[in-house]
Amino acid sequence: QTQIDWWHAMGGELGEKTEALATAFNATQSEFVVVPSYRGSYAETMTGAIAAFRAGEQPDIVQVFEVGTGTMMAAEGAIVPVYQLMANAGVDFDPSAFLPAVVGYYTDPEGNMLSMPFNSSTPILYYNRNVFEAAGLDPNTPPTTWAEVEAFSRQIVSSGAAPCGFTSRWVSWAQLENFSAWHNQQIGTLQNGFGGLETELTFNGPVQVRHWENLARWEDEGLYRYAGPGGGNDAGPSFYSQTCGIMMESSAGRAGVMANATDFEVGFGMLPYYDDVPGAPQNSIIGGATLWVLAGGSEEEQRGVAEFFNFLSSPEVQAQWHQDTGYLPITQAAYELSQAQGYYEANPGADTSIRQMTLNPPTDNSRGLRFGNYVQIRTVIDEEFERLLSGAVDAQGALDAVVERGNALIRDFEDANG
Ligand SMILES: O=P(O)(O)OC[C@H](O)CO
Repeated sequence: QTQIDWWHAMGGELGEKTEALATAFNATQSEFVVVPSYRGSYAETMTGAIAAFRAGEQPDIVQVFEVGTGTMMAAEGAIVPVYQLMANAGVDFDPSAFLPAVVGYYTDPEGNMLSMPFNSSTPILYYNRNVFEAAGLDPNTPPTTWAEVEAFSRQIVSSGAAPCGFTSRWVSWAQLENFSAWHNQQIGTLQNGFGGLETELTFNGPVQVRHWENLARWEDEGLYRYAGPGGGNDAGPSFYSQTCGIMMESSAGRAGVMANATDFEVGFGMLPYYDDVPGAPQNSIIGGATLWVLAGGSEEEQRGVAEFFNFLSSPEVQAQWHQDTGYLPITQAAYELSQAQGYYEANPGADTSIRQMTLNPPTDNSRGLRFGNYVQIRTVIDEEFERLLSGAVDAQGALDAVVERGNALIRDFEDANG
């Protein structure tokens, strides 16, 4: 048997579902055995795989979050583009089978798919219907605007229904990147970096500044609970324990919510917006991750990887994965199969992610983002957000610093790869 090593970043419930996919594939044939290995957070998994490549000990497949795409694309000798892998292995591969938002994110300017779409998500809003009821709010009505998030949170806290109004995972992803797209505000020049390496960040405009100013104020007033840097791992537990009545989190938070929010009813809504910003709400952008193939594997291994990818993108496997986790159904066929199976009727709110992501045709501001060194820039976003919360800097100062420090990292990347 040929062994295929797969490094992934899926912990908890998502980890269990991920490992089950490898087991299922292994049971379909006897030529290859996929060995999944959990390597920590997305950032840790990516950094670990790059270090392993330098030492000649890389896995065949590594799961990389969407913001690592710019860096992986530039690592030419280190990766095998998926379209090439599939062609070499003689496996049929049609990029147009994937949802347009997914294709657009992971193809090169010629339309070639570079990594294998696997787990795409978008952030949505979860709320505790019991807490809403206890606070005298309508449990059938999630907040739709930030003014409502503030008012509802105030009512949740002042009524004693819960000690905190809302929390959010991923400040970077949800409260800056998606926030910008959802309000049709630019993240960076050259179509948010899709147009070339010589791009610059611009997400320190008045709309983003206003939002960060509000977040700091709401945190001060006890309406908003900061959930920590990176993924913001405290958000889930704060929501499950009914400490916070509202949570903004990946659509794939669904798996954790279903498993852990067992004492109360959960409602779903779209991300809130400022209703006086023209163009809002626009559309949210995808996150999650794709599977990159690292160079150096034997021909046999690469054939096994191609077979495994083919298995992963089959309508049945994709539809099941989507329904089990909350990740988007990334192919048209998986979406249609889920519809035909009656999944959305049986699970109200489960289509929130899809409706939100496709609410309007994307603009240059809302297609996604692609910058070199963006994993490092995410750390800068967290650092500056924490400086804002500590009162060391105001919102304009924090976002100006993100842009200045981020642009320096983008210039370093351009110098090294341009
Ligand atoms: O939690 P995920 O897998 O939906 O990913 C969230 C962000 O996109 C990570 O960059």
